[in-house]
Amino acid sequence: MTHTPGIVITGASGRMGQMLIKTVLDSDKAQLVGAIERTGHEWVGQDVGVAMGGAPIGVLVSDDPLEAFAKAQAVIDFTAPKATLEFAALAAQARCVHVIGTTGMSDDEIAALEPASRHAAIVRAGNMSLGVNLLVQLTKKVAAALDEDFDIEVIEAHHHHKVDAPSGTALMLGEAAAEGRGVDLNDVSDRGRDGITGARKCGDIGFTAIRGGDIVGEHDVLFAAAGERIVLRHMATDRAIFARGALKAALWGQGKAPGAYDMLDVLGLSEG
Ligand SMILES: NC(=O)c1ccc[n+]([C@@H]2O[C@H](COP(=O)([O-])OP(=O)(O)OC[C@H]3O[C@@H](n4cnc5c(N)ncnc54)[C@H](O)[C@@H]3O)[C@@H](O)[C@H]2O)c1
Ligand SMILES: O=C(O)C1=N[C@H](C(=O)O)CCC1
Repeated sequence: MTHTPGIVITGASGRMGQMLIKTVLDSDKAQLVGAIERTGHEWVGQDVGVAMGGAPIGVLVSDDPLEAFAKAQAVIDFTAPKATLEFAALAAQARCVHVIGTTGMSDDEIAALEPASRHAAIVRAGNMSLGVNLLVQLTKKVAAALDEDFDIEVIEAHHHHKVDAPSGTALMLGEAAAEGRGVDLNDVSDRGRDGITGARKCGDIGFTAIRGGDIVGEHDVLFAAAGERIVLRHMATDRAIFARGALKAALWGQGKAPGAYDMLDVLGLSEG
């Protein structure tokens, strides 16, 4: 008999929460065993299928994560940094694989995940799509091949509801470019130009964030030199790509040793 892992989706009513619920329900490799929302949210207590405008599926939306996690093998979490930190401790307690798609986490918040990763596998990535994770590796390679005559700029565009900038993906791409160049992103990152900024500093990696309408997510890595430009581009047109990646991560994590992993591990794209 094959074991089908039980999955809990946090932030059930969110843009990604609903996409993740559909993805798990459509899969024959996993089963939805829980859906979590904030205390006081109108979905709490409702059948999640009905809350999403469809037929009942027998899973009630709850505001008690520990009770839900105790019945599951994985938690897929696309919520907000504070909530994700709380869920990490509870998922570790329940020995669930914790797949984190939440972006906008500070360095301190990311470091605070470490105790949980000693008890359970955590897979965290600012972008769970295959295309972006390939672009990360391409960015690293191109940056390694070019010298500082090529200015590197990361340009991203997202819908007008997005609350964090630069996007998690833009930061992954900036990290990859910095790694390719053999520098620390913290030393060369140029964010939020405004006013008399002075000329561009050689070696900097710049970030620009566009917000508008219903843009799902677009990322360019621009390498600009005298007389030529290279642009590496990813365009997401459907949030399903992130949900499919997250479910893949939840399944990949089953039986893995406790620790901190990313989508490069899941997709087998890690080098060395
Ligand atoms: N890694 C990726 O591939 C990827 C892809 C898309 C979005 N994201 C990220 O996922 C996050 C969510 O994006 P979204 O567009 O779905 O946002 P959203 O605002 O539509 O959804 C967030 C949901 O989380 C819920 N939530 C917040 N705090 C909670 C708590 N304490 N307990 C339970 N639920 C809580 C909210 O009520 C809301 O339903 C963002 O950080 C976004 O950047 C990541
Ligand atoms: O819609 C969002 O929010 C997205 N967030 C991720 C990011 O910050 O890069 C991935 C793309 C969509």
